[in-house]
Amino acid sequence: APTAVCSDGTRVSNSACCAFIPLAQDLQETLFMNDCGEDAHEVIRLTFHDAVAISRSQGPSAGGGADGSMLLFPTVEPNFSANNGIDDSVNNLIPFLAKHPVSAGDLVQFAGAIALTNCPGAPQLEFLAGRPNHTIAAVDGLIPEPQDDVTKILARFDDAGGFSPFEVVSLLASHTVARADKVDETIDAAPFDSTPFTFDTQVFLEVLLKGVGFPGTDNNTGEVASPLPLTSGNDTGEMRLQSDFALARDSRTACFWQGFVNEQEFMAQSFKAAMSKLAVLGHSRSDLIDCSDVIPTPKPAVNKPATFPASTGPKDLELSCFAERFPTLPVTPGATQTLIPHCSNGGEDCPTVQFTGPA
Ligand code: HEM
Ligand SMILES: [Ca+2]
Ligand SMILES: [Mn+2]
Repeated sequence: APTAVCSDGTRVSNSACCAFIPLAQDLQETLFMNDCGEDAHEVIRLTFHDAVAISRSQGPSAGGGADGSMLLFPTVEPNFSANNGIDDSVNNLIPFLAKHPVSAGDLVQFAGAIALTNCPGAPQLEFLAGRPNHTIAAVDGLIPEPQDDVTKILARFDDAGGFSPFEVVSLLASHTVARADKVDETIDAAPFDSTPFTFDTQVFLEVLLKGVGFPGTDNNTGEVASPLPLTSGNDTGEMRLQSDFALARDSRTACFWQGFVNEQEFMAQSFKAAMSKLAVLGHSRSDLIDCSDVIPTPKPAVNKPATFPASTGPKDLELSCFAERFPTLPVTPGATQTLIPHCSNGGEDCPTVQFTGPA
């Protein structure tokens, strides 16, 4: 039961949570604009790149995990090649540190949780507060890259925080609200599924489909052919990461991957559970204060089953999980691909993007 009343009258479980109420409002009004758009996506990616930079084998000198080091040392980690493009989110968040009395580590994870509330179908993440600002920059080499093989990816997640293969696949639900700017430098905001503004299970379906082409130039490092490469103007075709392709087909992860197709609630809750582990890497849960009550309820899931996009169908499935039967799903009629809109309002010029940078 709530025990503290903030100055605006809101009741929270602990007075340490009060600072996050105006922070949430400021993030929504000046950065995300209540949209699951580019700025929200970039901050969700940042929660991962900040947190995963920690190593059980290398010890504390390698990095402090979910500690905000990306914001505290903005000329170090953002320059690592695996962090290419992360400077957009880093530059977007740094000004909030001067305006709100919260630590950098708390800001990163809190902003990610707020960003997700704008994405229909996303879970209401746990949020624990109290990460200290006392930390070091992480070493290079700790962020998984799309050209890494499955063995290397699973080993890195295990070394970072003891994540299981199921938890790794759960975290990749994030790629349902994700687009690449740097994998192919000739195109901006190439989405990983046909619904990049919705936290649905389409990414788990679409990565299982046969690849037919590339949205921009062919065969960039870490990229393989996608099923929906059609590009026109700012409406960039779908991009497929080699790592997502491999995780969807590897015997260690394929059944977990397939198991999320059309399982909205299971996917969202599995992502939430894995994120609660990611968000506290480098900390003891017992040192932190549970401020989950300051995370708003996310936009509800769109009530639509996972659907084969136009031009695709069950014949295009490349299944390697044989332990479970693949669900029967609707097919969008039409032999030709439809464009994936660049903006959440369906247009090509997004009014919600507040800050400079790609897309
Ligand atoms: C095997 C692990 C992973 C690999 C190899 C990987 C790789 C990538 C790459 C290459 C991009 C495109 C970056 C760009 O070119 O702009 C990307 C985007 C993204 N990733 Fe991951 N990722 C992984 C796991 C995760 C996890 C665990 C999360 C969050 C929990 C995450 C969230 C995102 C988001 C939200 C974006 C989109 C950013 C945007 O739209 O601007 N990724 N990822
Ligand atoms: Ca999606
Ligand atoms: Mn982006």
